[in-house]
Parts: sequence; structure tokens; C-alpha cells
Amino acid sequence: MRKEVEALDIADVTANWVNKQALEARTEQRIRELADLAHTPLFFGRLDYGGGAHEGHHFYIGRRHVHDAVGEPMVLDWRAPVSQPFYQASRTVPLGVDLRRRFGYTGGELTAYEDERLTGPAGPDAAPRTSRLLQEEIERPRVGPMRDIVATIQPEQDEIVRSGLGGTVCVQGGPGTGKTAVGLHRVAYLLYAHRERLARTGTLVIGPNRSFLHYIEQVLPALGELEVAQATVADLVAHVEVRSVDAPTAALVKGDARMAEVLRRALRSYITLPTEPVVVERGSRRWRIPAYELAEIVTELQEREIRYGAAGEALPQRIAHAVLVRMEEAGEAPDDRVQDAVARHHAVKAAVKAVWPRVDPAKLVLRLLSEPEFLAAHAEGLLGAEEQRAIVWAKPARGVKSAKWSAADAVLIDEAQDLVQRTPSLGHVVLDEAQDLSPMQYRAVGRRCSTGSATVLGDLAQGTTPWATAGWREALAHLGKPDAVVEELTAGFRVPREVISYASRLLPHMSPGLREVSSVREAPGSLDVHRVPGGAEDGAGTADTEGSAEDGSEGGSQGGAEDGAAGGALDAAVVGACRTALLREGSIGLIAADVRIPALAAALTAAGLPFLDPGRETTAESRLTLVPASLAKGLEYDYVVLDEPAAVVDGEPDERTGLRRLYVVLTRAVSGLTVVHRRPLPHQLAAPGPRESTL
Ligand SMILES: Nc1ncnc2c1ncn2[C@@H]1O[C@H](COP(=O)(O)OP(=O)(O)OP(=O)(O)O)[C@@H](O)[C@H]1O
Repeated sequence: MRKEVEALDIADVTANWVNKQALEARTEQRIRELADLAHTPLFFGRLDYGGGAHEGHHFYIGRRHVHDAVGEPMVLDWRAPVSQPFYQASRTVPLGVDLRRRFGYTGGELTAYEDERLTGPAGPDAAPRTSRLLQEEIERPRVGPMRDIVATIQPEQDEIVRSGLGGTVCVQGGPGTGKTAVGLHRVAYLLYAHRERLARTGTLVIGPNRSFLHYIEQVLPALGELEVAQATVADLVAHVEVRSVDAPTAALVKGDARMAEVLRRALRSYITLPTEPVVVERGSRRWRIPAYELAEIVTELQEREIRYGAAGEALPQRIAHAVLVRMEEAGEAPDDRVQDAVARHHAVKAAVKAVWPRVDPAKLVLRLLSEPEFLAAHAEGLLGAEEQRAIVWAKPARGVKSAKWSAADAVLIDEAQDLVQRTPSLGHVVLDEAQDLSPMQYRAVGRRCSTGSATVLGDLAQGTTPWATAGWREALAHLGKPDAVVEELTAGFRVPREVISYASRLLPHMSPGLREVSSVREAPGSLDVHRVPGGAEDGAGTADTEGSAEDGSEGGSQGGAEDGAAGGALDAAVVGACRTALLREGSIGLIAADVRIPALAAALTAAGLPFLDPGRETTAESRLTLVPASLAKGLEYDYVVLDEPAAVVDGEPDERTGLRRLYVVLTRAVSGLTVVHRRPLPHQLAAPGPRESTL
């Protein structure tokens, strides 16, 4: 297929230069799509149909469609309707399939297959309870960026992936339930099913930060989809340079949906009803539109739900129209050109400027945040005095360029911008880690899919912003998709049982009512909690449970009565735990409170252990990443070494957020978690005693 496209001679099929360019671009794209991915096998499954429309046929299923030299299909795209039974068929509902075969690969080489008979008497190869290949795929050590899961999408995931383009789907799911994977595969599916439409309208994946986007960026290209844009919410609203951080109280108010109404009112306040007539002189005649008639035109425009900017642009034409009516009444026969000329007449322009001035969105927000009276006038009945005080700048800004804008301000500007001029909508938007968005941020995302649909992914328990989503219904209303379906995923593919149940002890303390994830991993994984002597409780002896975790002996120093020395002991113990983890296969994430990062970076360097930043890709050679707790969301590592949980909790403005951050970092591990602490563990973790050991 690749050769076929490469050999294509488009010289004699193109009529003109434009066509030629377009066709060439298309051909190059096709060549890129067909590029060989050495470790990505062409097919991973086969279906033998025993009934229905495909009776007697068998199909190979792969990442993309492959045909032979005469155009006969050899491998069917996993997204094609005939492929769906690969994910959905069961012995109870075989969907016409007799046999499902899964192929296993080792580094691109076919090494195994597994048959599952879905009809006929239950024999030895009748649907094994869990597929070995599936299990191996799930348990495979992680190195490098996120991979696709096409070979092993689960039925409940498949339903979400294949839900129609028309509807918005919201997925609530605990850590590692495959939300990100499902969202990415849904875009791939939608692009397959609605290619033309989405090529026109565009698709976008929104993630929390660069490191995360970097981690997921190769999934869609591996599935042959190269045209999906990626962005953070900050990227979408980058109208100004963000140079300051709001206090939580200010950010909370600025992110509240009431701000949308404040902005709307403030913008409307620029419209003033005319008190003077407009007089247009043309030749020897003067045409006069009285103030009351102008006011009617303005009021009529105000009442129509069109954007401020569009209405402002329509106004001169409306006034000109009124003039033309008068001309006709006087027996003239003006045409369109006359109307345009009148609309551009200086008297009309002046009137428009006075009653419906142009408004710069950033300047509008700047004024609201700089002038307490202006804010008060438009926030009345919406924001309390205290709330207004919280958001007004202590020092009014001079201008848009020099103002110390915050991330929340940029979102306000985006809202104002949309009031002035409609934001274009994309065809589909995937919003990951949605629980962290403020109502105003949901609105910003919602504008970008107002005529399209969205996939909203999140976990209420992992909300770590002061404005984190409390319930999906409300969030979806802010997004402008109140009728979205909310689905729940509860099977965990990442975190081993022991680790997830340890982390889940926090749930009742920070997100009561949410279900604990049930791990589908068979490998028990490992959980070690190491206490370094010298913490506040030493001598009190409460947290010092006896224990025999796998190995409690690496590199701790003894005693450590003094703070500095004890801090050193903690660092040393953490470095030791990293060394131990590095003895195993796969990636290692050392996660720590943001303030601890410099000390740990120094300790790792001193110990001669090279490490990466979370944005960088782990490889077989460099497998250790030093991850600030604030960037850990959405990422995963085979082994996680967690430094000082109490510091992670303390890193957040309140305890609930702190515990949620801790929950996030505790749930990044695929195979094992080692917690190293000197200070007492947060008591919410200390429930039914984990095995603890002292270094
Ligand atoms: N059906 C599946 N087969 C194999 N692996 C899967 C499957 N579903 C999910 N996974 C794997 O489980 C891991 C977690 O998935 P993912 O990151 O999508 O979860 P998440 O719900 O977004 O997690 P978090 O809440 O932590 O962001 C990934 O490595 C993913 O590839």
C-alpha cells in the first residue's frame, strides 16, 4: 500500500496548481499514515463468523485497514463495524462469531495466539475466564510514552469509545480505569466514522499540562491519526501573558460562573441610548433620524441575542436603512451603494461610536479588576462586597501589556472575547482531568465545542484545585452540555490491588461516596512503607509499627537527632529506595512535594543517579523520573517511590486538597509503591496497619 501511494503519479490527473498542491499534501499525509511502526504489529485479532451476514468469513483485525495487491482487504480496521464483536462478543451474546483469536507479540514478532470459542458446547478452549494475552498486556512493564490499547479494549470501555458523535459523554472513573485511553480511542473512532465532517471542523484533546500532553501524544499517531490538536486550557485562552498567581480566594471568585454575568453586564454598559439625532447630508439634502428612532434601533439590537461586536457592526447599516426609507418617502430611488455610502458617512460613524463603541475584551477585564466602582456597578446582586474586594487589584494596572494577569484573568478575557465575537466551535473536544476546571474554564472549553460534542474525563476524587468539580451534572451545565450521559468506569488497569486499597483509605476523608477502584491486575504488586528514624514522633513510638516489608535495609543512616542530619537521612533513604527500584524492569517515578524537588535532585545527583523531568520520555537507559507532586496527575510509572507524604499534603492550601494530591500520587504505580517518610504519616492513611519497616 505504501509503495502504491509513493508510486502515484499525480502529474496527469491534476487540472491546476491548486489541485496539484492539495493532492500532493494529501499523498504525503497518506504516506505518513502508512509509515511502518516496527513494534506495532499489523493485526492483533481474528474473528471467525459462523452466522449472520458474514457467515463463513473470517477477518483479521488491526490498527488500520490493509489490503492486498488487488485491493482485497486483509486486515480490517478495529473501528469498522465488523470488528466490534472482537470487543463485545461473549458466549452469552456471540454476535454471530464462532471463534475469537487474540495474537500475542514480543517486540513486533508474533509469538502466541489464544482462541476463544463463543458457540457450541463448552470445551477446553471455550471462553477462558480471563485471557492470558490480555492479562499479559495489562501487566506489561511500562517504559516510554503511553501506548494504545486497541488490542485489549474492554466491553464497557468499547461502549464509550463507540458512542456517537452527536452526544457528549462524561466518564467518571478512579485512577487507572482507562479514562485517558478511552478518550483518545474515542477520537480515533470518531475520526474513522465521521472523517470528512471532523476534517472540516477539527478535533482537540485538552490535558492538564505539557508533561501530560507529551506523555499521551503518540497514542493517536500510532493509530494513524495525525491531525488531532492538543492543548491545555491555558493555551486556549492565551490572550495575554500570565505573570502572576491569584490567592485561592481571588481565583475562586474569578472562576465562578457568576463572573460571566458580571462581564455581560459590564460590556452592555458601554451601550448608551442616543440623545441626539443623526443628520446625514447628501448633496443639497439633509436627512435626519431623530434620537427616539435611533434608540429603537439600538434597543432592538440589544434584545437580539447576537454578539456585541456583530451588533455593533450591524448598527451603521440599520441607521443607513432608516435614512434610505426617508429618501424613498421623498421620492428618491436609492440603491445598495447609497446605503453603504450612508453607513460610512461620518455622522453615522460618530453616532455609532458614541452609542455602541468598540470594546477590547482585555481592557474590559482590566477595568473591572482596577476600578472598584465599575466592578461594584456590574457585580451588584451577584458578588458580595468581600468577593469584590478579593478580586480587585491592590494596584490598578496601567495597561493590558503591563498588567499582572493571572491564569483566571485570561479565562475572563476569553469570556469577554466571546461576548464580543463568537468563538469558533470544533467538531469534537476531549477534555481530560476535567475535575480540576473552574466553571469559567468549563465555559471556555464549552465555547470550543458549542456546535460539536465532547468527551469529558475525570475523577472527582482527584480534584486538587480550590474550585474542583463537586458533581458532574453541574460541570456539564457549565460546559453547555447538560444532557450529556455520565458513565462510570470502576475496573482499574494500572494500580495493583494492595496499593489501590492503601490509597483508597483516603477516599472517605476527601471524597466520601466515591467507589473504590477494583484492580484487574493479577500480579499482587508490592507496597512498602519505610520510616526513617528521627521524625517528630520518634520516641513516642506510635507510628513505628514493626514490620517485615520486602527489604527495609537500604541505605538509611542511624539516629539523626538533628534536623539537618535527619533530613539527610530521609534523602539518603529515598535515594536508596530508588536504587532498589532500579534493580527491576520498567520506569521509576520518584514523586515528592514540590518543595522537596531541589533537595532530592541534589541528592540524586550526588549519588550519581541520573534522572529525567516528567516531560521527558523514559527509555530503557534512563528510567528514573523526578516528579513534583503537582505534575504527577495522569502519569504512571512501574515503580513509584513516594517521598514524605506529609509534605505532599502540606503542599496544598487545605487538608482536603492535600489528601487528594496524596491520593493522586499514591495511584501512579503499575507494579510497586515504596513510601519513605520521616514525619508521621497523615493519620487518614494509618488505618488498618500497612506493613511498616524502619530503616
Ligand atoms: N483495556 C485495557 N487494556 C490494557 N491496558 C489498559 C486498558 N485500559 C487501560 N489500560 C492501561 O491502564 C493504564 C491507566 O489508563 P489511563 O491512564 O487511561 O487511566 P486514567 O483513568 O486516565 O487514570 P488517571 O485517573 O490516573 O488519570 C494505562 O497504562 C492504560 O494503557
